Amino acid sequence: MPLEEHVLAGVERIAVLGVGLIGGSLALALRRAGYSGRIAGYSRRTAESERALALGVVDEAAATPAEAVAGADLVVLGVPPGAMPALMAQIAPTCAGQAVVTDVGSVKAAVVAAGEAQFGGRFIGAHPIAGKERHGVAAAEAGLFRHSRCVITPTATSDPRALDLVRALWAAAGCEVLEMPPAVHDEALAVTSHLPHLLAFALMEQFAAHPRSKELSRLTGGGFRDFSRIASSDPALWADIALQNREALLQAVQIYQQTLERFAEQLRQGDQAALAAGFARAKRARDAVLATHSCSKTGSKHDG
Ligand SMILES: NC(=O)C1=CN([C@@H]2O[C@H](COP(=O)(O)OP(=O)(O)OC[C@H]3O[C@@H](n4cnc5c(N)ncnc54)[C@H](O)[C@@H]3O)[C@@H](O)[C@H]2O)C=CC1
Ligand SMILES: O=C(O)C(=O)Cc1ccc(O)cc1
Repeated sequence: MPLEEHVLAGVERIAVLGVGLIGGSLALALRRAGYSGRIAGYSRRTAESERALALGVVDEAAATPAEAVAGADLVVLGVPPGAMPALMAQIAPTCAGQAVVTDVGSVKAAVVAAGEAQFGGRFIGAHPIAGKERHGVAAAEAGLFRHSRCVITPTATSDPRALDLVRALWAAAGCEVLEMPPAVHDEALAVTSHLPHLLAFALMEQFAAHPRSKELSRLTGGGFRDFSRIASSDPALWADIALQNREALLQAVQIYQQTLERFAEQLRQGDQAALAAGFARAKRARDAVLATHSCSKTGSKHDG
């Protein structure tokens, strides 16, 4: 559908607060989709805001969050999940009464609760399941969300107009839009995203502590590279994500520990048949994931 006939056509000004990898990529994706309104950006550091302006990611670099949201029809929060509540409180007095507010955070329950407390049904949580291990506006790409999914997490409080707008926003960015309650999202993403990141960090912690880690670096292949890529992600952001989804992540870690212990016991016993059977179940599960959707997109495209 051409963007002028689209529900986004009524949106004259979008404010992106936190113009980093995801906020910046969304701004670029909207431009590429034909959005012709104004995009105002705010980033915590002035140099970052100016960079977003210089790169053409935003039309104006606001000096404060309040300046960015003044007159905005749609406000997108692109900061780490733990930073959202304070930012919401900061913009609430200047955010127009009809403005729709949304976010891109990797964890939803706490953010949605804070958003609804501040903006009522005008707040709709969203999470594009697409990204990469780099951060900052310089890494932003217009095509980052294409052929990806975005989960939006409406609740009984959600305003249908706000929901339509946020659906349209992510469809325009190139995503298939899925809907589920915030807690269901968090439980799922603990397994599909937060646990894998934790494991990659754990692997590299172990590697770094190895007495011959320098020498080992020369002995790594593609498997090591694939497994460890996401340990290059922003440590502060991931500590925040892990803590924001603490309960669900702890549950996933516990189950993983049981699986590891099972494999360890089979190793101790020298039980080749049991090990091969477990590995075969794992391989079938991964083959099935690859067959149902393009989960390898980030890994192959952005590796390196
Ligand atoms: N990195 C990824 O691949 C993905 C990240 N996300 C979510 O997107 C959000 C942003 O992540 P990225 O774009 O990767 O990070 P980024 O570091 O590229 O951008 C974050 C932005 O937030 C600002 N910021 C950081 N801490 C802040 C604070 N305490 N107060 C105010 N502003 C602050 C930064 O200045 C920057 O403008 C996070 O909520 C993350 O969970 C969602 C999908 C994928
Ligand atoms: O780099 C990768 O492969 C990712 O997994 C990116 C990513 C990071 C955080 C999210 O909430 C969603 C996607």
